[in-house]
Amino acid sequence: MTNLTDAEAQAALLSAALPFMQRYENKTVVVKYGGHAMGNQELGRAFARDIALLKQAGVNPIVVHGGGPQIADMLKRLGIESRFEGGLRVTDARTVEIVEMVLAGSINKEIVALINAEGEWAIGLCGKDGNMVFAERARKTVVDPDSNIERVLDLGFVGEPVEVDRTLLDLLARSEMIPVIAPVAPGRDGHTYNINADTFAGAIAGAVKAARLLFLTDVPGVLDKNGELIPELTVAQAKALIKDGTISGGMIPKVETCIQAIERGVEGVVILNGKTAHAVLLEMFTEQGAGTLIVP
Ligand SMILES: Nc1ncnc2c1ncn2[C@@H]1O[C@H](COP(=O)(O)OP(=O)(O)O)[C@@H](O)[C@H]1O
Ligand SMILES: CC(=O)N[C@@H](CCC(=O)OP(=O)(O)O)C(=O)O
Repeated sequence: MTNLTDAEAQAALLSAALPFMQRYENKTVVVKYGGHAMGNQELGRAFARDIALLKQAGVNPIVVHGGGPQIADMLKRLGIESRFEGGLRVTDARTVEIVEMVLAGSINKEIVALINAEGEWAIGLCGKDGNMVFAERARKTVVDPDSNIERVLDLGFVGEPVEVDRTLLDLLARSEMIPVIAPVAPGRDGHTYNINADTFAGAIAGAVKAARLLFLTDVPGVLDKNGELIPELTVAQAKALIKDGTISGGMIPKVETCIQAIERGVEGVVILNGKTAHAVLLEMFTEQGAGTLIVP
């Protein structure tokens, strides 16, 4: 057997990936990069390389990032307790300041720097920039399992994206720039709101009618009752798995966001393991893909 040189191996890989690259040429792909998927520096670099390669392959990537664990670390350093209700961080006036600093400040700029180190031009934004997203105070309720009484949650400055203006994103799509967006947005009431990053990514993907929305998380995708990966699900099948309890915890809002995004015109949503190096390229440019694809 002859040994391939690096250049020959790269050429072989490129020719195998070519039909997939053509499928997504000039299409928008929104990638939600979760705080748990951020892992170590090596994984961060692999993620940045994947985003840079998407752009070089003619795809229009938009990164929306989270940073839940990183916010928790900073709050702990400042002696502020993290509290969640219904999977959302209870966000008082002091907490929203820290959330904005961590998300739109340190994490956003770290991702921008990683992508730029791969030779691309990333630009760090949040919902405030270019009047991209406006939020309203989230109105969530939970049903107490013991009394069956519905209770309105007081989440403070937690927002729901209610208006998305794609002007700035359309402008960037025609440029060399890759938008990297933190899930923080203003309200028409003048306050700043903390938005769950999955919800925010779904709203952005819906507004730009993305060809794909990828959720990078810490599990291989949606798993069945035996813990096996489900490669593909329709919206109806996904709803049934929530109903029968196979999908639980943090996976419920994620899958619900996927369903909503599809209903808003996103062609397909994939939940995949961000802790696998180059998960984005594996999903986009290989026959078998990676993770769970949810389709209409
Ligand atoms: N059927 C399921 N398949 C995969 N994960 C599931 C399932 N049901 C519940 N989960 C849980 O959902 C978690 C992912 O949601 P979450 O922790 O909110 O992700 P992230 O922090 O990346 O947004 C998994 O780590 C897993 O514990
Ligand atoms: C309202 C709310 O809960 N906002 C989230 C925003 C960050 C996020 O969603 O980050 P991950 O994707 O890493 O979980 C928070 O404060 O943690």
